[in-house]
Amino acid sequence: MLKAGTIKGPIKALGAMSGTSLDGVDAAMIDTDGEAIYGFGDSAYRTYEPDERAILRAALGKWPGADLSAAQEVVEAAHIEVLRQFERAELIGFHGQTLAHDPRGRGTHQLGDGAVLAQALGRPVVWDFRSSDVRLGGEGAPLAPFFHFACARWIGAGEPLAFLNLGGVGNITWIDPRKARPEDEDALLAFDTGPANAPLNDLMQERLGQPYDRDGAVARKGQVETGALELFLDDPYFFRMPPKSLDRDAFADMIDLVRELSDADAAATLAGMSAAAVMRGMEHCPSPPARLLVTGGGRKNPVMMQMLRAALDCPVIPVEDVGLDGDMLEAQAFAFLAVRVARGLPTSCPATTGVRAAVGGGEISYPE
Ligand SMILES: Nc1ncnc2c1ncn2[C@@H]1O[C@H](COP(=O)(O)OP(=O)(O)OP(=O)(O)O)[C@@H](O)[C@H]1O
Ligand SMILES: CC(=O)N[C@H]1[C@@H]2OC[C@@H](O2)[C@@H](O)[C@@H]1O[C@H](C)C(=O)O
Repeated sequence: MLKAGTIKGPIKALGAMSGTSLDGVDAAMIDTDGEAIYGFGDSAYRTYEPDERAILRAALGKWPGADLSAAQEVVEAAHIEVLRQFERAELIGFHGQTLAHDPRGRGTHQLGDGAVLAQALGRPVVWDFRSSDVRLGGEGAPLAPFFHFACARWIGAGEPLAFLNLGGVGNITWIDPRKARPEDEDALLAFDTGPANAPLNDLMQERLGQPYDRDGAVARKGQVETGALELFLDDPYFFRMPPKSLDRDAFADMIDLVRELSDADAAATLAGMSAAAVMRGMEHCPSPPARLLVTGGGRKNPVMMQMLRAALDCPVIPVEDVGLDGDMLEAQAFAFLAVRVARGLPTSCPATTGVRAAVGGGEISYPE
């Protein structure tokens, strides 16, 4: 069995992510030493069934101490089911399900016990990636940036570029790939841009009983209501300097701004708000990125992508165009970060989470 501190070269790491959209668990393998990517491996997805999703939804916003046993059982069982099939994995990175995130109140909570997974899967599991960053004064998020830096090297980027993840929440990573290490000064800048798909999903569920606006079918028939958009952009979050991060439901009230609009106009306006939040975020980049590589489910919404292209000066392209997998990038990120933790390397730094100094988050549990 692999032991932390004994990793000499690339290993086969497995990562799992259960994102803020509560749609399911992504799992992916990657060959890495935690610094460079040597290759990508198999991946799998395990959707949450409607009854499981309802249990998770009811647990959102809760902190340890609340009765979360049913939700914890759902998260752990779904992960064990999907991760079990990866027989060649040597180390597992387990993000867990974020239930609550309030770093300024100095707390973040990802549900799921890595020790339970280690025992069930017979492999060391790295987990609780965010707590130590928050304890040391950081935002605890986003954490994918150190992996984005390795991706920029993997694709051979020679000038600054940016990754944009459009999940429930949006987050951006600006990268200078000419720097040696992600923790080096001016190598990275990262932060959550604002809401991405979560408000649009909530609107679709509330009005049409659908989980999301598939291919932007509803939004494409509507018009952005500029008054609502301006009110949204007045939110103090957009005036805060990065690094900064968001809870999934931090902008839950924005749905009130579109309450009087038709379904199509409301959907178009919420998509427009997500794109405008990215535009505001781009203004913080240290230099204009040569391209914006988009990952996460929002890249499949042509309306959101079109709005981004209209708002930004640089090419906006899905990560598939550079050979990456936008459905699995976050799972791969936590595989990569797990190896960093096992090697004692940092996983965040002042420019990614605002933590005081570069820090390695994460706890390692071994099977008994
Ligand atoms: N074909 C599609 N058309 C429109 N939207 C889509 C499509 N496919 C996925 N999405 C959107 O992407 C969302 C899922 O994105 P993703 O899996 O990146 O989120 P997540 O990982 O749960 O979130 P986060 O990154 O915030 O943790 C869906 O809930 C939906 O809103
Ligand atoms: C607290 C938390 O789970 N945050 C997530 C969420 O989803 C997107 C955005 O908000 C980002 O900050 C983060 O996830 C990605 C994977 C990250 O840590 O980079």
